[in-house]
Amino acid sequence: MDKQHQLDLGIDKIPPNRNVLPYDGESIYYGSLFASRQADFHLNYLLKNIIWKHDEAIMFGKHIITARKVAWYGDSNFDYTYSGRTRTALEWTPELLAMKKLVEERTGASYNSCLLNLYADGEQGMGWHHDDENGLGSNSNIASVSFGATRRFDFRHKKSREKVSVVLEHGSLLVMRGTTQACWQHQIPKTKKITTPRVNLTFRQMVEMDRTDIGSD
Ligand SMILES: O=C(O)CCC(=O)C(=O)O
Ligand SMILES: [Fe+2]
Repeated sequence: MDKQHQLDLGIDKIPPNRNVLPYDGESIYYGSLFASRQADFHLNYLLKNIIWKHDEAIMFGKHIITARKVAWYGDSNFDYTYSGRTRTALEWTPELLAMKKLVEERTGASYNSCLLNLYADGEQGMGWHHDDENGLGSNSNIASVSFGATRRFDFRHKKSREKVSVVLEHGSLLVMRGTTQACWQHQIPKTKKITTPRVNLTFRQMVEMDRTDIGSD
């Protein structure tokens, strides 16, 4: 990425293998996992072969359909409650399994599911949230792999409101662990400057749920 593009995104590039958070959590930016041609190959594979669907959610009592598309893959028979809806995972494709293995080798953690997001362009983003839905254990470890357009990823501390940002590059890995979800929120801000798609994979270790824990809708 050239200097002007970094400036457009509003932050300096974070050096790889560094904790992005100043306190109360560990979010390690590993930089590129893949050479750029390999990353291009993965982006095209994911755009063409993942079963992308608009996400449905209940927010403030209203049924909404998100602009971005999502998909959820995992070990079979997993149900996941997210934004008030229960979904069942699709079974891993060989390519996703290979990527999971690579990420596990790099992070030393293991994952049994992956939530994928497709942002068609900069007009699509994700608002402030933390990931500790039912089923995700406390002190969760989430490995986030990005392909396509470079986007800014912001953290905001829940109490101090301090903000820190990292630029997520094509083929890069960010791992959120420790007390990150408990103490910080994160978002992908919208921007009119980006006109190309980005795919993000978040590998997670879901805790097996008791069916009685699952909401009725
Ligand atoms: O697209 C991203 O990098 C963030 C995705 C995210 O926060 C989520 O799926 O919970
Ligand atoms: Fe998230």
